[in-house]
Amino acid sequence: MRLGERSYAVHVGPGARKLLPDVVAALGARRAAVVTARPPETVPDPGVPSTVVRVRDGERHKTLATVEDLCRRFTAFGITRHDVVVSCGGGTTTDTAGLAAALHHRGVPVIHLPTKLLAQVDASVGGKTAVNLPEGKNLVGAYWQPAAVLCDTTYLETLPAEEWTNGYGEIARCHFIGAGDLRGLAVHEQVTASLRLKASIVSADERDTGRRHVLNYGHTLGHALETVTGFAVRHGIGVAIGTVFAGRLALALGRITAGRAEEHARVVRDYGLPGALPEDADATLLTTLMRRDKKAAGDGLAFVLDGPRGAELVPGVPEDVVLRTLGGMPRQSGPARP
Ligand SMILES: NC(=O)c1ccc[n+]([C@@H]2O[C@H](COP(=O)([O-])OP(=O)(O)OC[C@H]3O[C@@H](n4cnc5c(N)ncnc54)[C@H](O)[C@@H]3O)[C@@H](O)[C@H]2O)c1
Ligand SMILES: [Zn+2]
Repeated sequence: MRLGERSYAVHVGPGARKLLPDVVAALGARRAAVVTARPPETVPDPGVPSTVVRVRDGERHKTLATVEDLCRRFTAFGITRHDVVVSCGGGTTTDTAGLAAALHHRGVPVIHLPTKLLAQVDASVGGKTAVNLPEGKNLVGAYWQPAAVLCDTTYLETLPAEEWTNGYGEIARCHFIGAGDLRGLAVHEQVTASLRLKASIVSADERDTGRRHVLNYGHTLGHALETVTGFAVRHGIGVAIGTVFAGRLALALGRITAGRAEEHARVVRDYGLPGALPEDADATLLTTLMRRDKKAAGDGLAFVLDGPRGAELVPGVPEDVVLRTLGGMPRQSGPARP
Protein backbone atom coordinates (compact mmCIF):
# COMPACT_ATOMS: atom_id res chain seq x y z
CA MET A 1 0.00 0.00 0.00
CA ARG A 2 1.73 3.13 -1.23
CA LEU A 3 0.88 6.11 0.97
CA GLY A 4 4.11 8.06 1.30
CA GLU A 5 5.53 7.76 4.80
CA ARG A 6 2.45 5.77 5.83
CA SER A 7 3.10 3.03 3.22
CA TYR A 8 2.95 -0.53 4.45
CA ALA A 9 3.31 -4.12 3.35
CA VAL A 10 0.37 -6.52 2.99
CA HIS A 11 1.45 -10.17 3.03
CA VAL A 12 -1.02 -12.71 1.63
CA GLY A 13 -0.86 -16.50 1.59
CA PRO A 14 -0.78 -19.64 3.65
CA GLY A 15 1.41 -19.08 6.72
CA ALA A 16 1.62 -15.26 6.38
CA ARG A 17 1.06 -14.94 10.14
CA LYS A 18 4.53 -16.41 10.77
CA LEU A 19 6.00 -13.08 9.63
CA LEU A 20 4.65 -11.40 12.77
CA PRO A 21 7.88 -11.43 14.84
CA ASP A 22 9.90 -10.08 11.89
CA VAL A 23 7.37 -7.31 11.24
CA VAL A 24 7.31 -6.38 14.94
CA ALA A 25 11.12 -6.35 15.05
CA ALA A 26 11.30 -4.17 11.93
CA LEU A 27 8.99 -1.66 13.62
CA GLY A 28 11.30 -1.56 16.63
CA ALA A 29 8.35 -2.06 18.97
CA ARG A 30 9.36 -2.79 22.57
CA ARG A 31 6.21 -4.62 23.57
CA ALA A 32 2.94 -5.78 22.04
CA ALA A 33 -0.72 -5.98 22.99
CA VAL A 34 -2.31 -8.83 21.05
CA VAL A 35 -6.07 -8.26 20.70
CA THR A 36 -7.58 -11.51 19.48
CA ALA A 37 -11.03 -12.88 18.81
CA ARG A 38 -9.52 -16.19 17.66
CA PRO A 39 -7.89 -18.74 19.98
CA PRO A 40 -4.68 -17.08 21.29
CA GLU A 41 -2.57 -20.04 20.13
CA THR A 42 -3.43 -19.10 16.53
CA VAL A 43 -1.42 -15.87 16.89
CA PRO A 44 2.37 -16.37 16.73
CA ASP A 45 4.56 -15.01 19.50
CA PRO A 46 5.37 -11.42 18.49
CA GLY A 47 8.93 -11.85 19.75
CA VAL A 48 8.73 -9.02 22.31
CA PRO A 49 7.10 -9.00 25.76
CA SER A 50 3.37 -9.17 25.11
CA THR A 51 -0.06 -9.35 26.69
CA VAL A 52 -3.05 -11.10 25.15
CA VAL A 53 -6.43 -9.36 25.26
CA ARG A 54 -9.31 -11.71 24.38
CA VAL A 55 -12.23 -10.05 22.59
CA ARG A 56 -15.25 -11.23 20.61
CA ASP A 57 -16.03 -10.59 16.98
CA GLY A 58 -19.44 -9.18 16.15
CA GLU A 59 -21.25 -5.87 15.65
CA ARG A 60 -22.54 -6.04 19.25
CA HIS A 61 -18.99 -5.64 20.57
CA LYS A 62 -17.91 -3.03 18.03
CA THR A 63 -18.50 -0.17 20.49
CA LEU A 64 -16.80 2.73 22.23
CA ALA A 65 -17.09 0.70 25.46
CA THR A 66 -14.85 -1.98 23.91
CA VAL A 67 -12.40 0.71 22.76
CA GLU A 68 -12.24 2.03 26.33
CA ASP A 69 -11.67 -1.49 27.71
CA LEU A 70 -8.87 -2.05 25.21
CA CYS A 71 -7.15 1.26 25.98
CA ARG A 72 -7.32 0.46 29.70
CA ARG A 73 -5.74 -2.92 29.07
CA PHE A 74 -3.05 -1.24 26.94
CA THR A 75 -2.39 1.22 29.77
CA ALA A 76 -2.16 -1.57 32.35
CA PHE A 77 0.52 -3.24 30.24
CA GLY A 78 2.33 0.05 29.58
CA ILE A 79 1.70 0.24 25.83
CA THR A 80 2.98 3.54 24.37
CA ARG A 81 3.63 4.91 20.89
CA HIS A 82 6.90 2.97 20.85
CA ASP A 83 5.00 -0.32 21.04
CA VAL A 84 2.51 -2.13 18.83
CA VAL A 85 -1.06 -3.41 18.88
CA VAL A 86 -1.73 -6.65 17.00
CA SER A 87 -5.34 -7.37 16.03
CA CYS A 88 -6.57 -10.84 15.06
CA GLY A 89 -10.14 -11.65 14.03
CA GLY A 90 -12.95 -10.63 11.70
CA GLY A 91 -13.59 -7.13 10.36
CA THR A 92 -15.35 -6.08 13.56
CA THR A 93 -12.22 -6.85 15.58
CA THR A 94 -9.76 -5.19 13.18
CA ASP A 95 -12.05 -2.11 13.05
CA THR A 96 -12.35 -1.89 16.86
CA ALA A 97 -8.72 -2.66 17.72
CA GLY A 98 -7.65 -0.33 14.91
CA LEU A 99 -9.65 2.54 16.43
CA ALA A 100 -8.29 1.78 19.92
CA ALA A 101 -4.75 1.86 18.48
CA ALA A 102 -5.50 5.17 16.70
CA LEU A 103 -6.69 6.77 19.95
CA HIS A 104 -4.35 5.26 22.55
CA HIS A 105 -1.59 7.80 23.25
CA ARG A 106 -2.88 9.54 20.06
CA GLY A 107 -1.72 6.64 17.94
CA VAL A 108 0.08 3.33 18.43
CA PRO A 109 1.17 1.29 15.38
CA VAL A 110 -1.21 -1.59 14.62
CA ILE A 111 -0.68 -4.83 12.70
CA HIS A 112 -3.81 -6.60 11.46
CA LEU A 113 -4.18 -10.37 11.13
CA PRO A 114 -7.63 -10.67 9.51
CA THR A 115 -9.13 -14.15 9.82
CA LYS A 116 -12.17 -13.91 7.56
CA LEU A 117 -12.35 -13.66 3.78
CA LEU A 118 -14.29 -10.40 3.94
CA ALA A 119 -11.84 -8.94 6.44
CA GLN A 120 -8.87 -10.02 4.31
CA VAL A 121 -10.13 -8.60 1.02
CA ASP A 122 -11.54 -5.41 2.43
CA ALA A 123 -11.76 -4.42 6.10
CA SER A 124 -8.13 -4.79 7.21
CA VAL A 125 -6.56 -2.67 4.47
CA GLY A 126 -7.15 1.00 3.74
CA GLY A 127 -6.96 2.57 7.19
CA LYS A 128 -10.64 3.10 7.97
CA THR A 129 -11.42 2.20 11.57
CA ALA A 130 -14.74 2.70 13.31
CA VAL A 131 -17.20 1.54 15.93
CA ASN A 132 -21.00 1.61 16.02
CA LEU A 133 -23.36 3.81 18.03
CA PRO A 134 -26.91 2.74 18.93
CA GLU A 135 -27.93 5.24 16.22
CA GLY A 136 -26.05 3.48 13.45
CA LYS A 137 -23.08 1.57 12.11
CA ASN A 138 -19.54 2.98 11.84
CA LEU A 139 -20.54 6.42 13.12
CA VAL A 140 -17.39 7.02 15.18
CA GLY A 141 -14.01 6.34 13.68
CA ALA A 142 -10.66 7.53 12.44
CA TYR A 143 -8.28 7.00 9.58
CA TRP A 144 -5.41 4.99 11.00
CA GLN A 145 -3.30 3.09 8.51
CA PRO A 146 -1.86 -0.17 9.85
CA ALA A 147 1.90 -0.69 10.02
CA ALA A 148 1.43 -4.04 8.23
CA VAL A 149 -1.30 -6.53 7.35
CA LEU A 150 -0.78 -10.30 7.38
CA CYS A 151 -3.56 -12.10 5.46
CA ASP A 152 -2.91 -15.72 6.36
CA THR A 153 -5.26 -17.77 4.18
CA THR A 154 -4.94 -20.83 6.47
CA TYR A 155 -7.13 -18.90 8.95
CA LEU A 156 -9.93 -19.37 6.40
CA GLU A 157 -9.90 -23.18 6.77
CA THR A 158 -12.38 -22.97 9.66
CA LEU A 159 -14.77 -20.52 7.98
CA PRO A 160 -18.39 -21.69 7.72
CA ALA A 161 -19.88 -21.80 4.19
CA GLU A 162 -21.97 -18.72 4.88
CA GLU A 163 -18.85 -16.64 5.56
CA TRP A 164 -17.25 -17.78 2.30
CA THR A 165 -20.29 -16.55 0.35
CA ASN A 166 -20.27 -13.34 2.37
CA GLY A 167 -16.63 -12.68 1.41
CA TYR A 168 -17.12 -13.60 -2.23
CA GLY A 169 -19.65 -10.77 -2.61
CA GLU A 170 -16.77 -8.31 -2.23
CA ILE A 171 -14.56 -10.27 -4.63
CA ALA A 172 -17.34 -10.43 -7.26
CA ARG A 173 -17.77 -6.66 -7.32
CA CYS A 174 -14.00 -6.27 -7.95
CA HIS A 175 -14.66 -7.74 -11.43
CA PHE A 176 -16.38 -4.48 -12.42
CA ILE A 177 -14.06 -1.95 -10.82
CA GLY A 178 -10.76 -2.91 -12.39
CA ALA A 179 -9.57 -6.22 -10.93
CA GLY A 180 -10.33 -8.22 -14.08
CA ASP A 181 -11.68 -11.74 -14.07
CA LEU A 182 -10.67 -13.54 -10.84
CA ARG A 183 -13.03 -16.49 -11.25
CA GLY A 184 -11.29 -19.84 -11.04
CA LEU A 185 -8.15 -18.52 -9.30
CA ALA A 186 -6.88 -19.93 -5.99
CA VAL A 187 -8.25 -18.02 -3.01
CA HIS A 188 -4.91 -16.42 -2.09
CA GLU A 189 -4.65 -15.12 -5.66
CA GLN A 190 -8.18 -13.72 -5.46
CA VAL A 191 -7.36 -12.05 -2.14
CA THR A 192 -4.10 -10.65 -3.54
CA ALA A 193 -5.79 -9.27 -6.67
CA SER A 194 -8.64 -7.71 -4.67
CA LEU A 195 -6.13 -6.11 -2.30
CA ARG A 196 -3.94 -4.82 -5.14
CA LEU A 197 -7.01 -3.13 -6.58
CA LYS A 198 -8.04 -1.68 -3.22
CA ALA A 199 -4.47 -0.48 -2.58
CA SER A 200 -4.27 1.31 -5.93
CA ILE A 201 -7.62 3.03 -5.32
CA VAL A 202 -6.84 3.98 -1.71
CA SER A 203 -3.38 5.34 -2.56
CA ALA A 204 -5.06 7.71 -5.00
CA ASP A 205 -7.77 8.77 -2.52
CA GLU A 206 -6.95 7.88 1.07
CA ARG A 207 -9.65 10.09 2.62
CA ASP A 208 -12.54 9.00 0.40
CA THR A 209 -13.16 12.28 -1.41
CA GLY A 210 -13.19 10.90 -4.95
CA ARG A 211 -11.97 7.72 -6.56
CA ARG A 212 -12.44 5.59 -3.40
CA HIS A 213 -16.18 5.75 -4.14
CA VAL A 214 -15.78 2.99 -6.72
CA LEU A 215 -15.13 0.49 -3.90
CA ASN A 216 -18.79 1.03 -3.11
CA TYR A 217 -19.84 -0.76 -6.30
CA GLY A 218 -23.02 -2.71 -5.51
CA HIS A 219 -23.08 -1.29 -1.98
CA THR A 220 -25.87 1.30 -2.25
CA LEU A 221 -28.58 -1.31 -2.75
CA GLY A 222 -26.57 -3.75 -0.58
CA HIS A 223 -26.70 -1.45 2.47
CA ALA A 224 -30.43 -0.82 1.92
CA LEU A 225 -31.07 -4.59 1.78
CA GLU A 226 -29.10 -5.12 5.01
CA THR A 227 -31.25 -2.44 6.68
CA VAL A 228 -34.70 -3.56 5.44
CA THR A 229 -34.05 -7.18 6.38
CA GLY A 230 -32.58 -6.36 9.81
CA PHE A 231 -29.23 -7.74 8.58
CA ALA A 232 -30.74 -11.13 7.57
CA VAL A 233 -29.17 -10.33 4.18
CA ARG A 234 -25.44 -10.41 5.01
CA HIS A 235 -23.18 -7.64 3.74
CA GLY A 236 -21.49 -9.63 0.94
CA ILE A 237 -24.82 -11.07 -0.22
CA GLY A 238 -26.32 -7.57 -0.33
CA VAL A 239 -23.31 -6.42 -2.38
CA ALA A 240 -23.83 -9.34 -4.80
CA ILE A 241 -27.50 -8.47 -5.35
CA GLY A 242 -26.50 -4.79 -5.55
CA THR A 243 -23.93 -5.64 -8.23
CA VAL A 244 -26.57 -7.31 -10.42
CA PHE A 245 -28.79 -4.28 -9.87
CA ALA A 246 -25.93 -1.89 -10.75
CA GLY A 247 -25.54 -3.70 -14.08
CA ARG A 248 -29.26 -3.40 -14.84
CA LEU A 249 -29.37 0.24 -13.80
CA ALA A 250 -26.33 1.10 -15.96
CA LEU A 251 -28.11 -0.60 -18.88
CA ALA A 252 -31.34 1.32 -18.21
CA LEU A 253 -29.32 4.57 -18.28
CA GLY A 254 -27.73 3.60 -21.58
CA ARG A 255 -24.23 3.42 -20.05
CA ILE A 256 -23.48 -0.22 -20.95
CA THR A 257 -24.67 -2.91 -23.34
CA ALA A 258 -27.14 -5.67 -22.52
CA GLY A 259 -24.25 -8.14 -22.75
CA ARG A 260 -22.26 -6.27 -20.10
CA ALA A 261 -25.34 -6.10 -17.83
CA GLU A 262 -25.80 -9.86 -18.26
CA GLU A 263 -22.11 -10.32 -17.33
CA HIS A 264 -22.98 -8.87 -13.89
CA ALA A 265 -25.55 -11.60 -13.29
CA ARG A 266 -23.21 -14.30 -14.63
CA VAL A 267 -20.21 -13.29 -12.51
CA VAL A 268 -22.32 -13.14 -9.36
CA ARG A 269 -23.80 -16.57 -10.18
CA ASP A 270 -20.35 -18.05 -10.92
CA TYR A 271 -19.19 -17.06 -7.44
CA GLY A 272 -22.17 -18.99 -6.05
CA LEU A 273 -23.94 -15.82 -4.97
CA PRO A 274 -27.60 -14.82 -5.26
CA GLY A 275 -28.58 -12.06 -7.67
CA ALA A 276 -32.29 -11.85 -6.91
CA LEU A 277 -34.08 -9.52 -4.52
CA PRO A 278 -35.77 -11.09 -1.49
CA GLU A 279 -39.42 -11.73 -2.38
CA ASP A 280 -40.86 -9.21 0.07
CA ALA A 281 -38.34 -6.37 -0.30
CA ASP A 282 -40.29 -3.16 -0.93
CA ALA A 283 -38.93 -1.12 -3.86
CA THR A 284 -40.16 2.24 -2.51
CA LEU A 285 -38.61 1.63 0.92
CA LEU A 286 -35.34 0.50 -0.65
CA THR A 287 -35.29 3.67 -2.76
CA THR A 288 -35.88 5.88 0.31
CA LEU A 289 -32.98 4.19 2.09
CA MET A 290 -30.72 4.50 -0.95
CA ARG A 291 -31.46 8.23 -1.10
CA ARG A 292 -30.07 8.48 2.45
CA ASP A 293 -26.92 6.50 1.66
CA LYS A 294 -23.96 8.53 2.88
CA LYS A 295 -22.21 8.11 -0.46
CA ALA A 296 -25.03 9.97 -2.21
CA ALA A 297 -23.69 13.36 -3.21
CA GLY A 298 -26.22 15.88 -1.89
CA ASP A 299 -29.87 15.30 -2.70
CA GLY A 300 -31.06 12.60 -5.01
CA LEU A 301 -29.95 9.12 -5.88
CA ALA A 302 -26.32 8.42 -6.67
CA PHE A 303 -24.77 5.09 -7.66
CA VAL A 304 -21.37 3.83 -8.66
CA LEU A 305 -22.04 2.53 -12.16
CA ASP A 306 -20.14 0.98 -15.01
CA GLY A 307 -19.91 2.97 -18.22
CA PRO A 308 -17.72 3.90 -21.17
CA ARG A 309 -15.02 5.27 -18.79
CA GLY A 310 -15.30 2.33 -16.37
CA ALA A 311 -16.99 2.54 -12.96
CA GLU A 312 -17.69 6.01 -11.60
CA LEU A 313 -20.07 7.80 -9.24
CA VAL A 314 -23.21 8.83 -11.14
CA PRO A 315 -25.28 11.45 -9.29
CA GLY A 316 -28.83 12.53 -10.07
CA VAL A 317 -30.17 9.14 -11.16
CA PRO A 318 -33.92 9.64 -11.78
CA GLU A 319 -36.11 7.93 -9.19
CA ASP A 320 -38.48 6.45 -11.76
CA VAL A 321 -35.58 4.65 -13.47
CA VAL A 322 -34.44 3.26 -10.10
CA LEU A 323 -37.96 2.08 -9.24
CA ARG A 324 -38.46 0.53 -12.67
CA THR A 325 -35.10 -1.27 -12.48
CA LEU A 326 -35.90 -2.60 -9.01
CA GLY A 327 -39.30 -3.70 -10.35
CA GLY A 328 -37.60 -5.66 -13.13
CA MET A 329 -35.18 -7.49 -10.81
CA PRO A 330 -35.70 -11.23 -10.32
CA ARG A 331 -37.19 -12.12 -6.94
CA GLN A 332 -36.62 -15.12 -4.76
CA SER A 333 -38.47 -16.36 -1.71
CA GLY A 334 -36.82 -17.36 1.55
CA PRO A 335 -33.49 -16.14 2.87
CA ALA A 336 -31.10 -14.60 0.34
CA ARG A 337 -28.98 -17.62 -0.51
CA PRO A 338 -27.52 -18.82 -3.78
N1 LIG B 1 -12.63 -0.68 7.74
C1 LIG B 1 -13.06 -1.02 6.54
O1 LIG B 1 -12.60 -0.52 5.50
C2 LIG B 1 -14.13 -2.05 6.43
C3 LIG B 1 -14.43 -2.61 5.19
C4 LIG B 1 -15.39 -3.62 5.12
C5 LIG B 1 -16.03 -4.03 6.28
N2 LIG B 1 -15.71 -3.48 7.48
C6 LIG B 1 -16.37 -3.90 8.73
O2 LIG B 1 -16.14 -5.27 8.94
C7 LIG B 1 -17.20 -5.78 9.73
C8 LIG B 1 -17.61 -7.14 9.22
O3 LIG B 1 -16.55 -8.00 9.44
P1 LIG B 1 -16.70 -9.56 9.29
O4 LIG B 1 -17.61 -9.86 8.15
O5 LIG B 1 -15.32 -10.10 9.25
O6 LIG B 1 -17.54 -10.02 10.57
P2 LIG B 1 -17.19 -10.34 12.09
O7 LIG B 1 -15.94 -9.66 12.52
O8 LIG B 1 -18.43 -10.02 12.85
O9 LIG B 1 -16.97 -11.92 12.12
C9 LIG B 1 -18.09 -12.75 11.84
C10 LIG B 1 -17.97 -14.10 12.45
O10 LIG B 1 -16.90 -14.85 11.88
C11 LIG B 1 -16.22 -15.58 12.88
N3 LIG B 1 -14.85 -15.85 12.43
C12 LIG B 1 -13.86 -14.96 12.21
N4 LIG B 1 -12.77 -15.58 11.75
C13 LIG B 1 -13.08 -16.89 11.67
C14 LIG B 1 -12.36 -18.05 11.26
N5 LIG B 1 -11.10 -17.94 10.81
N6 LIG B 1 -12.97 -19.24 11.30
C15 LIG B 1 -14.25 -19.33 11.75
N7 LIG B 1 -14.98 -18.28 12.14
C16 LIG B 1 -14.41 -17.08 12.11
C17 LIG B 1 -16.31 -14.66 14.06
O11 LIG B 1 -16.11 -15.34 15.28
C18 LIG B 1 -17.72 -14.09 13.94
O12 LIG B 1 -18.66 -14.93 14.56
C19 LIG B 1 -18.31 -4.78 9.69
O13 LIG B 1 -18.43 -4.17 10.96
C20 LIG B 1 -17.86 -3.76 8.65
O14 LIG B 1 -18.28 -2.45 8.97
C21 LIG B 1 -14.77 -2.50 7.56
ZN1 LIG C 1 -18.30 -4.02 1.49
